[in-house]
Amino acid sequence: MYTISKEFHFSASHQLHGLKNDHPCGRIHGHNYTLKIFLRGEPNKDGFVQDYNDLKPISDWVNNTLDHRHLNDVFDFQTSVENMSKYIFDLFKPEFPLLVAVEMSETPKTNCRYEE
Ligand SMILES: Nc1nc2c(c(=O)[nH]1)N=C([C@H](O)[C@H](O)COP(=O)(O)OP(=O)(O)OP(=O)(O)O)CN2
Ligand SMILES: [Zn+2]
Repeated sequence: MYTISKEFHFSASHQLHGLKNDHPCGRIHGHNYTLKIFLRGEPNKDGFVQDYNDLKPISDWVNNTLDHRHLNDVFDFQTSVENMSKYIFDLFKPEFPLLVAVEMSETPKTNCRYEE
């Protein structure tokens, strides 16, 4: 069994609500986000678990919906990487049944992985 992955990058601003008053993330700020998609399966006759090129709809969605946006305007929930990675998993699982996990990073030092 194989697990393949592809990364997508976007820049966006956001503001977290409900944090203690002096929490820096309560202010509007931005990140260069990394989104990583994981697919698991056996290779087909072409030797691919899934052609990376098939993931263009995810790339298009990231570029059109998330890149250079204020994420609080995009999502109607707290824009933590936990909440967004699950949302993205649930959004693309029907189109990509081999999808097994979604990871999101706000900075090179932090990472969140959502899997079923
Ligand atoms: N579990 C989570 N914790 C935090 C999230 C999150 O989505 N999930 N998000 C934030 C903020 O978005 C914040 O911008 C990122 O926090 P942090 O890594 O602490 O930011 P810094 O780069 O400033 O950290 P340094 O340690 O100063 O480099 C907060 N927490
Ligand atoms: Zn943040």
